Amino acid sequence: MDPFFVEPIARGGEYRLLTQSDLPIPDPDLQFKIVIVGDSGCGKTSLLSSYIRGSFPSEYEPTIFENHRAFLQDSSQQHILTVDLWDTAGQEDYERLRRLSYQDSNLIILAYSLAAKDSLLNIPEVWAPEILGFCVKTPIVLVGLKADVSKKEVHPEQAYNVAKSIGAVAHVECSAKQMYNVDQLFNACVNVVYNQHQAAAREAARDSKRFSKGHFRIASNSNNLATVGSEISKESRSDSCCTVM
Ligand SMILES: Nc1nc2c(ncn2[C@@H]2O[C@H](COP(=O)(O)OP(=O)(O)OP(=O)(O)O)[C@@H](O)[C@H]2O)c(=O)[nH]1
Repeated sequence: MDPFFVEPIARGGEYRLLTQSDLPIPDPDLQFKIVIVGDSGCGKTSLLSSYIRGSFPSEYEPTIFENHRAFLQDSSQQHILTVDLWDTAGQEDYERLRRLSYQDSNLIILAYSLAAKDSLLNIPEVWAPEILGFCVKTPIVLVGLKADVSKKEVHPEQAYNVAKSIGAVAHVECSAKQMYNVDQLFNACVNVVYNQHQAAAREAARDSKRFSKGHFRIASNSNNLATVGSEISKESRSDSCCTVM
């Protein structure tokens, strides 16, 4: 069983992390929010640190809440994406604070540790229900962290079954410590949000063409036209984002 699988929505280009010094102007409509959640100590902060800073933190400090903004250039060098990466606390004490992080997220990275079987069991037991309570349509990427450990407690097949059961669009095993599959994981995540954005833009263009030709989907009288238009823009937003009330 290959521990790395990606659905077609997670395939596409590769992205290069830009530093402030080589930063051209980002595309204003390509702004995304990715939130990482999972058991305390499974390695979420270390993963973000290896990706953004290229360094593995030497000490464990429980996260309360942290944000990182990354600017990414696609391989065709046509676009600069702004990606906000939200690190959350896995500890139960911070449950209420963590729940606020889900607002407007475009993708959730759901993490477990390959060195702790319980952290995988908690995916369908704890984390998927919590996420589904706030973000019904937000895509999920499952990631197995600490792939470098010699004594793994999770078999790839178990992780694959969990990924399928929660409808994850990809499953990737990574090691933040050895920088193994870290870029590949984020490429898959960014492909998901970028592909969804492009599909929503194409849909909006098709809708506006239909409107301009006088083909109305819900109503044809001018009184209802404003309602129809605003419903469409709401729909395309909710396709990939979640709202916390
Ligand atoms: N061997 C190994 N250890 C890791 C790896 N990533 C993280 N760790 C260790 O796991 C411990 C927890 O890492 P964190 O990244 O702080 O975990 P977290 O999920 O952010 O934890 P919370 O902030 O409590 O939610 C630390 O001691 C890290 O050094 C990895 O890729 N390999």
